[in-house]
Amino acid sequence: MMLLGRLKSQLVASTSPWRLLARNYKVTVVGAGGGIGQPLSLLIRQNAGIRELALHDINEMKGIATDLSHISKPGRVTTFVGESQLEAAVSGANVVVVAAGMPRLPGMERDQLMAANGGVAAKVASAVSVACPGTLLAFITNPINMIVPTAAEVLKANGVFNPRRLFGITTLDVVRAKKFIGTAMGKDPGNVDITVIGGHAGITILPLLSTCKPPYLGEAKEIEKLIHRIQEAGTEVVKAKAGNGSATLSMAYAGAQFVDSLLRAIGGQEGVVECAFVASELTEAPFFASSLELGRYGIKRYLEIPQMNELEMEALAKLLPILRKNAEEGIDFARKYLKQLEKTVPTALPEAQ
Ligand SMILES: NC(=O)c1ccc[n+]([C@@H]2O[C@H](COP(=O)([O-])OP(=O)(O)OC[C@H]3O[C@@H](n4cnc5c(N)ncnc54)[C@H](O)[C@@H]3O)[C@@H](O)[C@H]2O)c1
Ligand SMILES: O=C(O)C[C@H](O)C(=O)O
Repeated sequence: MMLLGRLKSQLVASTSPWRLLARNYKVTVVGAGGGIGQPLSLLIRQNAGIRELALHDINEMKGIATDLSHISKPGRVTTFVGESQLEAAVSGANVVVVAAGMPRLPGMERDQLMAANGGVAAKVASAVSVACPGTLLAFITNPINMIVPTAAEVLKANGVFNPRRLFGITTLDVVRAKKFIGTAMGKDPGNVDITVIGGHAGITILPLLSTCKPPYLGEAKEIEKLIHRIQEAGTEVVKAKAGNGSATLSMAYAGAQFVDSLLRAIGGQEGVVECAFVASELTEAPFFASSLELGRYGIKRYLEIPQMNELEMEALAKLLPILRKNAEEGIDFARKYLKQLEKTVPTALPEAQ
């Protein structure tokens, strides 16, 4: 009887529409040779539904690709090196996840990475515009609060911007919130349900502890401490790594979870919800992290911000002007980048001699 039951459930699982669809994806990791890129690629490789895992970096990727290709999972691993191969890397991808760019050093704020990383985001957005405008494009690269507006502006300039397909990955803030709150409550972090809204830097990260399930019943001082720890957790890692970069392994874990959610939603699974930083009309900030229901074509539904307490409403009011300013800076960066491109690309061919 038990065997029959198991066979039946296996048959149902293997013939459900989601299982049939979920076997043919291409995922591209840009920055795949980095501290995040390598473990992220390893975790994404676990997904049996991937037909091609494309690894892109400015450095040679052959060794890493050969290594990953020996894992006993279906699908192939391909490599692409340098800007000239970026379009080929993203071409045909269902999901492009970007972990390319500089990490923080102790004493730095994320904003200070814009000068180094803004161009990376703009280049990826340009390549996606040309080679794969329908892909789901998800950035890990910091500063998220500016990088996503930059990418959006480049996609807009190329006439292919779809707000439902562009994401800044803030999953690590949720992962951390679950872990710290779960530990404080003596509960399995996996069973903690918490929404983190806003952005991805300092006080723009707003975990809504009042909406936590199961409820967190700590005193006001404990709540304040927990919120502060979640907001400063990135800096905690940067300090602990003492000059050797920022979070890589926990970010790879969080990034792989987000990519997996995107793929499950593309495959038709209902009710897939993740927090992410996206173009949004929920608040006065043009880009905002909130809970999103994912679907076949990206964001299916923007979930309402849950009912907040007074302290959370005050915190939200404080972070919105920062996000608006960050968005302006990101857009401004993109406009300057595009202007520079116009100058370097000849508008007319030189006349024949
Ligand atoms: N969103 C988040 O929650 C979160 C968490 C952790 C780190 N980050 C950010 O992720 C980024 C990467 O961090 P890391 O620790 O992996 O850095 P890293 O220096 O270890 O790796 C970066 C990789 O990007 C590659 N690269 C650089 N420019 C490139 C380009 N133009 N095209 C393709 N590849 C390029 C590098 O060669 C390197 O392999 C940083 O900006 C960091 O701040 C974000
Ligand atoms: O803190 C950083 O610079 C990296 C990342 O944004 C993080 O939150 O760990």
